[in-house]
Amino acid sequence: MIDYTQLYQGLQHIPELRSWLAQLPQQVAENLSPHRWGDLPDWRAAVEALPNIAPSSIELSNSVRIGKASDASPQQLQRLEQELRKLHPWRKGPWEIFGLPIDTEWRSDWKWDRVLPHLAPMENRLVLDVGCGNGYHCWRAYGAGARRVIGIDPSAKFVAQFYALKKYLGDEQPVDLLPLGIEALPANLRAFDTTFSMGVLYHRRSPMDHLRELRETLRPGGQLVLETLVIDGGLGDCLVPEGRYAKMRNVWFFPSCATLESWLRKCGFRNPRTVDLNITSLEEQRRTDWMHFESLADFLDPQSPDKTVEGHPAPKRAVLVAEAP
Ligand SMILES: Nc1ncnc2c1ncn2[C@@H]1O[C@H](C[S@+](CC[C@H]([NH3+])C(=O)[O-])CC(=O)[O-])[C@@H](O)[C@H]1O
Repeated sequence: MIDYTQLYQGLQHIPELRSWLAQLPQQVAENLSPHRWGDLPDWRAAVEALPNIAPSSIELSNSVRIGKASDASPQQLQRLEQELRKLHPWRKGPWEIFGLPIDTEWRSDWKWDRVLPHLAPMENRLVLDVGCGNGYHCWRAYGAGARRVIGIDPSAKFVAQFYALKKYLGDEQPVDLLPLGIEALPANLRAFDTTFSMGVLYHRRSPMDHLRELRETLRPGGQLVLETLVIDGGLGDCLVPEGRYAKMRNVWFFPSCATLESWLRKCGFRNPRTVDLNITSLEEQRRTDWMHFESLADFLDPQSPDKTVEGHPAPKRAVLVAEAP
């Protein structure tokens, strides 16, 4: 069930976030409405039809694993798989649930492994994950010790995937996904100890506004973790594709790392630094049994896989960290 009662209760105890409660239920209702998402009733029905199974264990530290096959009957396992498949496409993961592997399009665990060594210790932190997809990294942040994690993502299907899994990960856990874009956050919250923005910046038409909005989510000294597509080059270099990039619409700015660091400084962040650079491999992003649509192999030029089908440099992703003033 998609139920925010516990989150709203929890927010009462966070002074910086309490005032948000005045608008939040209304925002959630507007964004989780069947007028906006015609298939939402089907997704809700799938979540509600999931069998009740109590997991014997939960693993969140090295991977996300819920229980084991012997926790459930064969009929329950069949029902579980049938309902989860109704929430296709499964992009972020992987998940293992009662022995059933959900082999997602992305190895999001590999991204987490690249990011984790550069995070300020997660213990007891209040974490925001902007554009969190189905919330895979929210659970990993919680597994690393965060006290509460709030993910936001405007896609209602990802919200349904999140609450399908939360049913087994524990309804009482202080990890939630709100069906909101970053533009729905109140200005100047100054609340979070760590804010993630991973895979979002190149979708924003105004990157400076995005960076400023991210800064406003953080308490003074809080850490921004920014992951985005970059190009090779020096200060000032930036690709703005006129058409699509790797078949993606709605793409805007692909800066070099030096350019992005300077944007962060301009937006008031302290000590921005590039801590990881990675060319996305065909093993990290691929079509699977749980994601039947096109994936990276279809987005690259078959003659020269260092280029996208449009002739742009193939996806290279950087992780930058910086502190809020
Ligand atoms: N205005 C917006 N505000 C917030 N989120 C948005 C907005 N617009 C789109 N999104 C969401 O941003 C996510 C981008 S994916 C990154 C997922 C995860 N972070 C990852 O790092 O794997 C991209 C990728 O696959 O890398 C999608 O889930 C969108 O719905």
